[in-house]
Amino acid sequence: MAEIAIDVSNLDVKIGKKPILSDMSLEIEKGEIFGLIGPSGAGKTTLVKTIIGMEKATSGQTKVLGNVMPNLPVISKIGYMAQSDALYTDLTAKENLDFFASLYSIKGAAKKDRINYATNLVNLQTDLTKKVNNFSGGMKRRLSLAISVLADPDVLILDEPTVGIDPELRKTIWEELDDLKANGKCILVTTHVMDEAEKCDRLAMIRNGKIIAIGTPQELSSKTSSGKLEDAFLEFGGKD
Ligand SMILES: Nc1ncnc2c1ncn2[C@@H]1O[C@H](COP(=O)(O)OP(=O)(O)OP(=O)(O)O)[C@@H](O)[C@H]1O
Repeated sequence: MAEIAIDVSNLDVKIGKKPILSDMSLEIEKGEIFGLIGPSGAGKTTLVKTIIGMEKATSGQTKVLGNVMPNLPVISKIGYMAQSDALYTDLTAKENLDFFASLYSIKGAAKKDRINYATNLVNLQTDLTKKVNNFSGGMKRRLSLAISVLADPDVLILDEPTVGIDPELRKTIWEELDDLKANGKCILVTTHVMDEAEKCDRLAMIRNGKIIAIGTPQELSSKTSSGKLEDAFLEFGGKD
């Protein structure tokens, strides 16, 4: 069996007194693309933040690469693309990439290589010298994605990575995620979009802070009466 990269066990998260996640458990392997799919407010971002240690578990725990989170040394092995772009808008795209490369202690020839790789991945070569405050929403998403892969992380966590990105580039990005997976990376993606969910090796469907189903897209769709993944939510979890 492949090694487990992300391990969530019996996780409960409350923010204030409000229960946000309840009794969530899942294991994600190295060399796997795992999708979290669910309606807005279901708890996908909170789960992702708890996995990396930005949100505190009320009970239960999350482990990344065998370490209970939060764990500072492990953070450097995680590439995280948040839902809202954390970019320096007064700087150019290149200056942002340089800054984050320095933060990850990537230097010299390696820095040049990684910046080239990341820029090509998201097709931003011709926009590198533009200031980020002149970027469209989709361009900012692409730059955030480039930053998340800069340090060649073992675990890549992408919160709605392709929102605002055109279908052609979206396809390229998914091909690259497949390559990264083939190289043993663990990739966790949140999405609202069913056609992206179908590209994941396995999915967890989340509703009201609970996992209502886990399986391959084929397993989940074959359990619906229509054979369509998009009907799985209603059939497995009922209405809110
Ligand atoms: N800091 C916070 N304080 C209070 N409630 C919060 C906080 N963060 C999240 N929540 C609540 O937790 C629930 C889950 O939110 P979360 O952002 O995890 O959902 P999501 O599935 O990622 O949604 P979306 O797809 O819209 O990003 C929501 O009801 C939200 O209002």
